[in-house]
Amino acid sequence: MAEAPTIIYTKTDEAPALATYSFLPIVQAFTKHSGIAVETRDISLAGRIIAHFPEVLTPEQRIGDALAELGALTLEPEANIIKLPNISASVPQLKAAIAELQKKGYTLPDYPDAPSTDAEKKARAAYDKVKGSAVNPVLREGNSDRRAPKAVKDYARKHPHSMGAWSADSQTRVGTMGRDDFFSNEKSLTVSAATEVKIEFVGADGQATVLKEKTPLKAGEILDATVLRKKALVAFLETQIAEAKKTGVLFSVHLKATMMKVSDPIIFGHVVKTFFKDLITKHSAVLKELGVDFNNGFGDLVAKIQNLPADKKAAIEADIQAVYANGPAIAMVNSDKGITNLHVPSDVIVDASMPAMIRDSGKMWNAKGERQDALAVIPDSSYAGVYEAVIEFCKKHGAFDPRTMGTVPNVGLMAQAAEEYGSHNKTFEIPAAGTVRVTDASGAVLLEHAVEPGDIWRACQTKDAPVRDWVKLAVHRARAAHTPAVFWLDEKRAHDAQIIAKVNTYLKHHDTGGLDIRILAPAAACEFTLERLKDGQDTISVTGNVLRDYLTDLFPILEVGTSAKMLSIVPLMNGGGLFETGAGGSAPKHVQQFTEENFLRWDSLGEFFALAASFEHLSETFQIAKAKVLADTLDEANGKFLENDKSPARKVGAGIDNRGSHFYLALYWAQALAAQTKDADLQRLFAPVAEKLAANESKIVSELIAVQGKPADIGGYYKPDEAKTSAAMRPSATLNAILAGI
Ligand SMILES: NC(=O)C1=CN([C@@H]2O[C@H](COP(=O)(O)OP(=O)(O)OC[C@H]3O[C@@H](n4cnc5c(N)ncnc54)[C@H](OP(=O)(O)O)[C@@H]3O)[C@@H](O)[C@H]2O)C=CC1
Ligand SMILES: O=C(O)CCC(=O)C(=O)O
Ligand SMILES: [Mg+2]
Repeated sequence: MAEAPTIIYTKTDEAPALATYSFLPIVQAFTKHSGIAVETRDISLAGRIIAHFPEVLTPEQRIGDALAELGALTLEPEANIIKLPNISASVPQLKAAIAELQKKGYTLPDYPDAPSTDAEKKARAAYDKVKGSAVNPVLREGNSDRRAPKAVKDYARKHPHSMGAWSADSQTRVGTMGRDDFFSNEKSLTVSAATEVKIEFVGADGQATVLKEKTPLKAGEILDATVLRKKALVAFLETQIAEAKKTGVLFSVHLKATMMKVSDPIIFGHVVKTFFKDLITKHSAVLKELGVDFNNGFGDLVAKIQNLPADKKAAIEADIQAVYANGPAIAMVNSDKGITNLHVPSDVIVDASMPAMIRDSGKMWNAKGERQDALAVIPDSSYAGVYEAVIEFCKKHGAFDPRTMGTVPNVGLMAQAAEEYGSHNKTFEIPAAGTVRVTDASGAVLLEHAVEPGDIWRACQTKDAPVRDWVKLAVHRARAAHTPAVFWLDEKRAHDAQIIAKVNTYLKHHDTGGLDIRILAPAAACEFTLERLKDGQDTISVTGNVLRDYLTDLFPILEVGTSAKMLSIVPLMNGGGLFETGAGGSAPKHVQQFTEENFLRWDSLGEFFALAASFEHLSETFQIAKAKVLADTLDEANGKFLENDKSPARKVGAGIDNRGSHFYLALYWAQALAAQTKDADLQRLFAPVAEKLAANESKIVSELIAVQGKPADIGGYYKPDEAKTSAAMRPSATLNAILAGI
């Protein structure tokens, strides 16, 4: 056990990191007399980059590898980590972060696109560890329990967020391959004893090349392999682009290039290359010379042609306009700036993008800045059917009504890099025709696929202990919430069939008497859940890792307007607690709004709930009564916060922003501490604090609002300046003085 009970509050990126500058001083002031330490660890993108290059940095610049440290901590029973969302960097983001750090005097190597020297290869390997979803998989030593707290549901029922109406003649739909994709080519098995497998590519000439030398498997581990065919993908994309044009809807593509950091950028690249095929063919020599990599999005071309001689650049730009004129209209990320859905692989991320579209009448933004029906292309068909089901449901029944709809909590299999989300080190773009095979220690072939050049082959692992734990968590949640639980598993899918066998076995380890537990294939599970949802009934979704991710944005966004308000708990398998905040991301748009008009619309409710759960857990782990009091009073404050509707406004001029919301949380928390009688010290300590906060309410709020409306300088994006950001995020001298006095 650690010396003192400690909560680790992670320092991350973008909007949640900005919010931390304002909220953490409040938390530290409120806990400092309770014997509870609240420490930070920097797992921001910039921090992770810096941690990987000690040898090129000055001693003052160096920082330790906080992510590795926290990864190790998750295995300890005393772990108590509050994990805010962080950037999962695409290559363009990674390069931008490196450039910013270099400007700030960090002599980091450039990101090598095509590493050839040893030094470049080493730098690339280090950067690859930082790229994509590099944080969550390291910390997730447990499965996921995400749900909307009752107070949040009550709030949404009383103050429903706006929901775009759906009409039966909406042209919006999902396009998916359905064949020759990861779903249809999957093979899966469970190993009975521990072994070690090798992944090899065998060329047409019989020559074997090792793709991955060693992958240890534990007894009972599930191993699957599958392949998505490039030829079929490109043919599919061509028909989708033609379809979008023919039916007059926006062409859009929805992938997870961050979490699926090897496969999905390649797929994204094919979408870009297919959409701009004529342009690319015509200018192939120049583009090759410029080193344009379409896996980094169409934006890579836009950036790289900037340095061309004016006439050459203009010729390419004219041809770009020709593609836009001749092709289907394309969904925009920012129509004012001309940024399309195909510019950056991390701009449109399926878990958030599809629900946002569904909440908005099934429409996306076109180049004129108007909303329009869209063809949502989700190439692999493993999970596309879920969105299809929701869209069809909305066409038939209209939009959901937040005032009356039920709720869909999720119990997600996630621990130990389960399933697809752990596959990036076993994913390969195949160079030539041949076979990919997986052999065990004895040389026996476990799985194999015939492959062609450009095919994307991958293997996934799912360990047994996480599956057991997940089934236990599902039964526990179904019992605690008196709610039916549906395992979203498809017996016709190879991997799911293996999981279903385990689920059936492990369910027998528990008392399931009186519980309604079912197993349904995803689309059917979705329809079952949607029917109930519409009628105000709750249904727990028990899913694998990908659907965990997708559904915990989808249902919260429909039910309560945003996944920011979710309680997101990861009971670590060794007894610790990881408390993720919300279920969404780092909201890059919010930072832009903040620097332009000093207004942060980030809602920290997810942090508030995570903190209460963290105190609760701390009180149980260390048997500290004060932690329990802090948890209960914070819960109360959270309730009052919702009741009084103190979340940030969305727009400048409309009221308090994130900082104002933190003030109100502090006020209600202090009042609850002053009112409770379980701990006399805390009561004495907080009675005057509550009084001062209440007495200065209008002064503090006006100080916080006064700064709004002008640009804010935080001295950086990926590594903002500490002093500047702190000053920007704590503009109320009155509030600061009261906190300092605690
Ligand atoms: N756990 C993690 O670490 C996660 C990290 N990410 C990362 O975040 C980045 C951005 O991802 P993206 O897919 O755009 O998703 P985000 O969730 O960051 O953003 C989508 C939209 O959701 C809304 N939103 C999200 N959180 C909040 C909040 N707390 N308060 C108010 N609104 C909120 C905002 O919409 P609006 O204001 O328009 O209503 C926002 O523009 C990527 O790097 C991604 O990998 C994504 C998911 C989880
Ligand atoms: O780690 C990431 O990149 C995103 C995680 C995510 O979207 C989620 O867990 O909901
Ligand atoms: Mg997600």
